[in-house]
Order: sequence, then structure tokens, then C-alpha cells
Amino acid sequence: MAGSPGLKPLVAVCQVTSTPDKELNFTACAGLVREAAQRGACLVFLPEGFDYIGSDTVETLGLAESLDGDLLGRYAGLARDCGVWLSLGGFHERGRDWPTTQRIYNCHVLLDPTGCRVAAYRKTHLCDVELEGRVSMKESSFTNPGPEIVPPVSTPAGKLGLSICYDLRFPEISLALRRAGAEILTYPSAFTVTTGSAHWEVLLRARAIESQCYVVAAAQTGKNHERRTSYGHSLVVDPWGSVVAQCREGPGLCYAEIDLDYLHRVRREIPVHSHRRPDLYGTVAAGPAP
Ligand SMILES: O=C(O)CNC(=O)[C@H](CS)NC(=O)CCC(=O)C(=O)O
Repeated sequence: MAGSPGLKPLVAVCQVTSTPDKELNFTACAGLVREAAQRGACLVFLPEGFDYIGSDTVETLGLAESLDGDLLGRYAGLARDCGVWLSLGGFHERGRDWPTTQRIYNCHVLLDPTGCRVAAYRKTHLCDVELEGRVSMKESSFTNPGPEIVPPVSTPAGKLGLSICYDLRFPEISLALRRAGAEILTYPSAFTVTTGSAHWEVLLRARAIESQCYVVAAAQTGKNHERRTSYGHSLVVDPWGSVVAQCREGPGLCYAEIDLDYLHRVRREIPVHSHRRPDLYGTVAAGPAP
């Protein structure tokens, strides 16, 4: 574990098939977290929608809780029992504005091993995507966009930068987190099969290579309900861009050691972050292109 000489921190990535049944989902997630803790992981990652995947908007909104609700209380107990950090990537959160907006936040919560909530990042890029006849998502119809990027958090595995799923398509947020000190970027996800098979791994590897961070991506897999199937392929990429861990099909775990000496070597050898030309990119992130 961190601090013990010679031993690198181990992280665990959980892959699950969430359904609309919160109780079943908690049982499945808790089983994986306990297994990961027994194997010596210090930080365990759960995907977007670890709490549930609703079968329609009404159900999704109806099942949502606040950050102080029962479900996150149980996860805090789990973190304490197991003595692990928990990245809960994509909790359906009823925020304080619920009574007025009737929309939720897609909230990535980080718990420390005392069960304390040390960060909450609300998804800033919402997935409104329409592939004719194949994929139709309009996350903004039931979700409010988060207002800010959250500074990376120190964990025993390294400084962790929080994003969620569709954020993966925006290199700007990964570079902002990298600049703010991130050593690990994490993208808990529920990708579609269509977009996942084309884009998932290449996007994750690109984010790792350009930011020179570890990238950890816990994913939903398989059939969440009658009308939804998720791509899976949870994985960990190192700062060189190599896939160092990957889940097989179906629910399960994969593990990776985080080697920050290696990360620093990669950053020394190809110092892209001191070669940047911010004088040239002024408006690249500025807004809609023609
Ligand atoms: O709605 C929930 O309950 C949980 N949230 C999601 O599943 C979100 C919003 S619909 N899914 C994605 O962002 C998929 C992105 C994707 O597939 C891509 O970028 O290609």
C-alpha cells in the first residue's frame, strides 16, 4: 500500500450491470468492493449509474436521492467497513434546486476510508446525442449541468481528477485537471455499444497520452433493462498509453498498480506540458464552431 517501500498502490475497477433495482445494485457493488478490499486495493472505482439505471425518465427522477440520503449513507458505511477510498461515478443526485428544476445532477462522489465525502463533481458536459435509428440520448432533459470542474483530490494512489462518461470527449477538461495537478483521471461511464465500440478505448488512451496521467474507467456492461445495453470494457491506461488492466465481459473487477515514478519519467522524457503554446490556442475551447 501507499507508504510501504517497494509496494505500489493497487486500485480496483468495478464493472457492473445496474438495473432499476437499487437494492440489487447495492448488493452487487458492495460484493465487488469487499472483494477488491480483500485483494488489497486502496481505491475502488464504480461506474456511472452504479446506483441504478432507470428504464425511463420518470423512473430515473423518481429514484434519485440527495447526497445525504440513505444510499450514500450505506456506501459511507461500506467504505469504513472495508477501509477503502470509493469513487462513486455518477450518482443520480437530487440537489437543493430539485423542487424548482425537477431535474437532477449526475454527481461523481469521492469517499475516503472514514466514509467522509471529500469531493462531489457534477457532470458538466451532458450527453445529448442522436444517431438516427440507433442511439437517442437527451441527458439535459432530466439533468442540470454541473457548474464547475473540481480540483484533483490527493489519495493514496495519487491525485485524482474527476470526470464522468461523456466528459471523456472533451480534452479540455482533462487538460484543465492535469494543469491543476491530476495524476489519475477517471471516467466512470455507461457508454452505448454503438459509440463505445468505435470510440471508447481510443478516447481513453488519447486522454492518457496527452495528459500523461493514468486513466481509470469503470463502466456499465450488458443489459441494464429492456431498451438499454452498455458497452463495458472497463479498463486502466498508464501514462504511456498502454492498457494495463481490462475487465472481461459481464460484471467483475480488474486491478492496476499506480506507479508515479513511471508517470514522472514519462513526463520528463516527453515534456509536452512545457512545450504548450497557449499563445496560439486562445479560442479553441471558446464555443460553437461554424
Ligand atoms: O442516464 C443515466 O441514468 C446515467 N447516465 C448515462 O447513461 C449517460 C447520459 S444518458 N450516458 C452517457 O453519457 C453515454 C455517453 C456515450 O455513450 C458516448 O459519449 O458515446
